[in-house]
Amino acid sequence: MGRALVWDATCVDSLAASHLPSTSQKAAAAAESAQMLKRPKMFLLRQAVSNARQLAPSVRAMSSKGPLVDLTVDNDGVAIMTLQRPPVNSLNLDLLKEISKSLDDVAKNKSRGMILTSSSPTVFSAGLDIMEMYKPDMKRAEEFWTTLQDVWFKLYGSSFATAAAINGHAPAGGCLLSMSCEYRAMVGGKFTIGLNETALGIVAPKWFMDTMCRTISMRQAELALTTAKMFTVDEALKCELIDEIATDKADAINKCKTFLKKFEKIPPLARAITKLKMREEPIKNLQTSRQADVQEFLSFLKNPKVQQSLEMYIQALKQKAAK
Ligand SMILES: CCCCC/C=C\C/C=C\C/C=C/C(=O)SCCNC(=O)CCNC(=O)[C@H](O)C(C)(C)COP(=O)(O)OP(=O)(O)OC[C@H]1O[C@@H](n2cnc3c(N)ncnc32)[C@H](O)[C@@H]1OP(=O)(O)O
Repeated sequence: MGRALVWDATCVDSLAASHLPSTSQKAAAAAESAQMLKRPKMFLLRQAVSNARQLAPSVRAMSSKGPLVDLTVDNDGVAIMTLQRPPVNSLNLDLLKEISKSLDDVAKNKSRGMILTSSSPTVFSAGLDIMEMYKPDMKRAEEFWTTLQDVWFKLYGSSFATAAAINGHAPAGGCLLSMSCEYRAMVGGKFTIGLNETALGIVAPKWFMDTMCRTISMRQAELALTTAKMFTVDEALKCELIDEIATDKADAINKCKTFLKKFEKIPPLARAITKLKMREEPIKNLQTSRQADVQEFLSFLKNPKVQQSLEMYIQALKQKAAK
């Protein structure tokens, strides 16, 4: 049986004025940037082909059990991705790699949607593992940041529907993961959520900020980012950082399932393209500035003042934990 092929070739003029700054820094930079810019287009094309093949998705059994991420599909065809890196699901390179792979698995499986949650009873995710940033090996730090970018591209730009069942604290990178989903149900109680980077003496990258500005109002986001605000669950609901308060994890998952059910009668291609178009701008922005973003992160880590702030923050965390 023959298969249709679609060719989409791009020839870049690496000496064009717009490419010169990057080409002079790095070989093949112009080609890399062209490739990045083509990704949203190719994504839509892949989606269109995949949906044309099967309008009624058949959900394959999927159960991937890495040590750090548990991925299962329930009877309704919803993938449940559970982060399980004790004690606080801090996002180190290994956990990010597993999340990235699990997101690929969900995409391949054509699940009805995905719910992101945690195996900890009190922490959804403590955000980036600070030890990856403190006195880092630069090669590893580069891989760490690139993998974090990959995870964000795959989660924020996923064609499948996503929801977060936030069953505990969600600072910084934990908040980012949940905001990258389309819907958030958070367990009520003493938990907090927010982008608190400035409290650590670091600056949330632009794409973290963009993700927040597309979740809560620009005014609230600016105040929250500059003051390192950690929202209580009630405050988070009030400013729409979360969509619902749940009584416990099971309730949070049920609320996420109810959200995902809304898409049962919506043609999947129309839904996916609409989502991607709504999210296109921040995705394109990071695609075009991806290398610069990595370099900015690495130079940030080399800054002695940043290292000093991280050291003090780690000491404070350890003192608190020891009490
Ligand atoms: C313009 C230029 C831009 C370029 C970009 C440059 C820089 C930006 C870079 C990065 C952005 C950063 C994003 C982040 O995500 S930074 C991480 C922020 N996270 C936090 O601040 C959370 C800190 N943790 C807590 O507040 C609490 O632990 C908790 C999550 C509320 C849970 O509290 P609980 O009481 O349950 O646990 P403990 O506090 O006792 O912690 C147990 C244990 O875990 C260690 N730990 C906690 N959090 C982290 C972490 N994020 N990374 C590593 N380790 C962590 C803690 O120290 C304890 O360890 P111990 O060995 O003492 O048991």
